[in-house]
Amino acid sequence: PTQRRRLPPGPPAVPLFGNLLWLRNSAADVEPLLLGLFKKYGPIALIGAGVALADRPRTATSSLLGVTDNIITRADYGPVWRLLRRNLVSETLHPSRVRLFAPARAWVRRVLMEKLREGDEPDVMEAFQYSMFCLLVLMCFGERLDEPAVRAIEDAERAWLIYISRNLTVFFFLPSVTKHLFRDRLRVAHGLRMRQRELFVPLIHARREYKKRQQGQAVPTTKESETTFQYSYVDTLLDVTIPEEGNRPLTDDEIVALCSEFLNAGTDTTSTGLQWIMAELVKNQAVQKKLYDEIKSTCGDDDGDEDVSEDKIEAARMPYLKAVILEGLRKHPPGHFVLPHKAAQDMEVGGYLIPKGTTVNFMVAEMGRDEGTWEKAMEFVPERFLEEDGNKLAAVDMYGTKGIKMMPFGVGRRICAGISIAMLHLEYFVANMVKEFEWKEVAGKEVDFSEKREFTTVMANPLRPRLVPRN
Ligand code: HEM
Repeated sequence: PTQRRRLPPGPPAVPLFGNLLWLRNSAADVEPLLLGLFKKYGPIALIGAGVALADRPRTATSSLLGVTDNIITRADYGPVWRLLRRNLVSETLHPSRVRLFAPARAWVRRVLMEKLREGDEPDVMEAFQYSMFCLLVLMCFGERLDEPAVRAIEDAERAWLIYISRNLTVFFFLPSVTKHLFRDRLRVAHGLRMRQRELFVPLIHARREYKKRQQGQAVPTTKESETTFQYSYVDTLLDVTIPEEGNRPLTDDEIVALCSEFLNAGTDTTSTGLQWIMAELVKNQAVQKKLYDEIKSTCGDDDGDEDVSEDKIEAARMPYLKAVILEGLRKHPPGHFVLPHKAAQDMEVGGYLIPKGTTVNFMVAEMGRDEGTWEKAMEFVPERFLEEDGNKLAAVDMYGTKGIKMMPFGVGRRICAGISIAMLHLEYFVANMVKEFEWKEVAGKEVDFSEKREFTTVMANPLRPRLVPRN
């Protein structure tokens, strides 16, 4: 019967066409092609497939570069993935742990505000990216590093990401041949990986020593500085052992790869989200005013404390803030696709056969902008997420359990592992930036919603607003 089921609609010879396209172009060029297919052949929806779609496709690049697949984003659905994901979600990103990082967020808020005060029309995207790196580096390594050290890590991560997304897709196609043809690319990529190792391994070792001291072991002590945090992601990774492999601990290479994943997953996504949301607030002054009114009424007009503290941004107290963030993620999801999924077995969706091993993706941006689902989809209307009386957040299902209208974080077993902290970061920094400044459009530098695909989909013409301090 399998043979008789139809493959999903699409042009003939897509696999080869796809491969040739990867060979010639970078991943960024493929989106218009997929969008064309989507419009012509309708949504090839793959919802509710559960476990069958929880694997990730393998590419030759990890083995060619000698990097591990033992990271959350790349591991197949199985015990190692479960172990690493549970470690991140319940050891580092559990609400009780997230609370411990509140002083880190307050510090980064100050760093961000300082950057935003530089110059008349600051490069806000640059400020967002740097601030998110400060925060994630601190959470990852438990150390408040100075600007040059954070910049070095940021540069190394960006160089690696940009290089692999632009130059390594050639190895998807006949790797045994292309690895010879494109030797130089492998050499450069290897060098970039070594640079990450060089930066991360000393920080990981420092943490190992710190933990030993904490546990009271006799190791020569240096004075603990004020910049050292009592908790970090690396601490949890140092405790992980893999039962399937004789309870061995993670290797330094695996920890480096997991740290790199942590930094990449949580920085660009969030700073891109911040940029789109602030651009909408610049363009839609009435929304900005309404949000500022909510902030004022929650924090009080003459609140000496200039910070919108975290207990104030709960949905019950600031529903409009949450609605603004959701509307931003609907209209401008930082990733227009999820990470690639793989069909673990032949499956049938909507009468079509998806053969085992097929790479499957989802049109995240298209879903959020679908005129059939969303009224005035291309307008920025946070009110659509509020109940009729406008005072309460309507039930919003980001996990896709009751149907999927938008999925900026994906859905199902591979849903973003950082969804709750990502929402907290967006809410906390947007609220504080609106409390601190009035965000205004500058003549000649009007907000332009054109998109450009980098690691995430960013503004082709970065936001350059004028920031007027509120007090
Ligand atoms: C606005 C910010 C963020 C957005 C829009 C976002 C979005 C996504 C998306 C679309 C996926 C892929 C889901 C799939 O393949 O089906 C993903 C996966 C993931 N995200 Fe996020 N993310 C954000 C922030 C974060 C943060 C802050 C962290 C951690 C610190 C994080 C950690 C992860 C991890 C580990 C995965 C892989 C999950 C797996 O394969 O099991 N993300 N994210």
